[in-house]
Amino acid sequence: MAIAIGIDNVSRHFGPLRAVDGVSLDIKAGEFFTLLGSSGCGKSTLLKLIGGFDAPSAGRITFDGKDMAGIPANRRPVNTVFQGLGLFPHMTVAQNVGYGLRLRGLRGKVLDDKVAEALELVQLAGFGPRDVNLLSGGQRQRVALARALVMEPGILLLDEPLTGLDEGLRQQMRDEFGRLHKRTGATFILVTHNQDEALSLSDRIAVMHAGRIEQVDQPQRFFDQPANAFVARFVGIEALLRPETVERHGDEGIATIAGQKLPVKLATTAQSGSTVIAVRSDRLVVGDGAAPLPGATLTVVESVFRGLHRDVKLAFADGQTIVVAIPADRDIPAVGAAMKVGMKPGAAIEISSSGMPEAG
Ligand SMILES: Nc1ncnc2c1ncn2[C@@H]1O[C@H](COP(=O)(O)OP(=O)(O)OP(=O)(O)O)[C@@H](O)[C@H]1O
Repeated sequence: MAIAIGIDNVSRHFGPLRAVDGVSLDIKAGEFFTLLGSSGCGKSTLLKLIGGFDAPSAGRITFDGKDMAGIPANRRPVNTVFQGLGLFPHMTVAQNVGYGLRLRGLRGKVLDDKVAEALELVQLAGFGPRDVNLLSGGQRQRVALARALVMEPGILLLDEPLTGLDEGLRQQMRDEFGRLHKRTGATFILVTHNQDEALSLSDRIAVMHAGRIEQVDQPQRFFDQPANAFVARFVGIEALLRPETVERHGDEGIATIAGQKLPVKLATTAQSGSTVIAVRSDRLVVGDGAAPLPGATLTVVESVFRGLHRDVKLAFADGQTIVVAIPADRDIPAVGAAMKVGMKPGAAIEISSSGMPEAG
């Protein structure tokens, strides 16, 4: 039932603009796959190419090995939940959900049963006769989902389906996507700019930037081994330090930053061009636990109250900084004081500097 998708060197150009630029991806049958990137990176364009709403300028898209060129959206085994929903305002909930099945010729009890089942799946049992205009935002999202799911698609495309919902509803719907993915077994492709959504739901994520894919991996891998500075920043690793030198010994290394030597994990693939050191704040230790670990002694430059913790900014002698979170109930050293920061294994990772913002 679930379908595998092959994307082979696909591009979509609009005049001189390369909205999608030579993308290759293999999405497995039944996978929850996410295209993650900021506005304009080409993720919706790629989704439209998969759905058949648009055609590639070059390259090939296959479903279970079958070339989809020339096959229009309505003849692909795909359903889409778009931003802004597109529910029919003059129809009831049940009529909205049953619309596609009616087009397929279903009527009577078979139709009613399928609609009831889909509404139950999205926890809207009994809502069939209601006017869609009188539903809450989250209920409307669920109707849109039911309308897609009732068609039993092998592939479900979700284009920013949570945009515009408040935080509570986002959380609820996010849980719902995870549950529905397990229940239906379909291949889900989510497009989002929200990294939390991507990390919590996906089997794998492709981070896109300027029409290209920067990294495709399981969520955890973006933290263990981000491909480059762009990806590290995108997933929230903010401390990217420029080393003076990096000594290499197998996959371990020693980076020197402002005269201090830090243990670093080296990339498994050879790095060509310049590199930076990404520092994972979750693997830093301050206070009593720091002393036995390798690390650096830094100067406190700022301390910002964040409720349950303080973000303490610490500087190397050359002015480069990292931020550590310290529980609010602990003593915070004064600005100007020295502080030892211990590094657990994997705290510092050497990565390509591609996408590194200019110093300034
Ligand atoms: N039909 C079109 N004609 C011309 N340019 C287009 C067209 N569709 C998209 N673009 C351009 O292609 C680029 C990628 O757009 P796309 O909608 O795929 O980005 P996105 O990552 O989905 O962004 P958003 O999150 O804002 O929707 C953008 O610069 C956009 O302006």
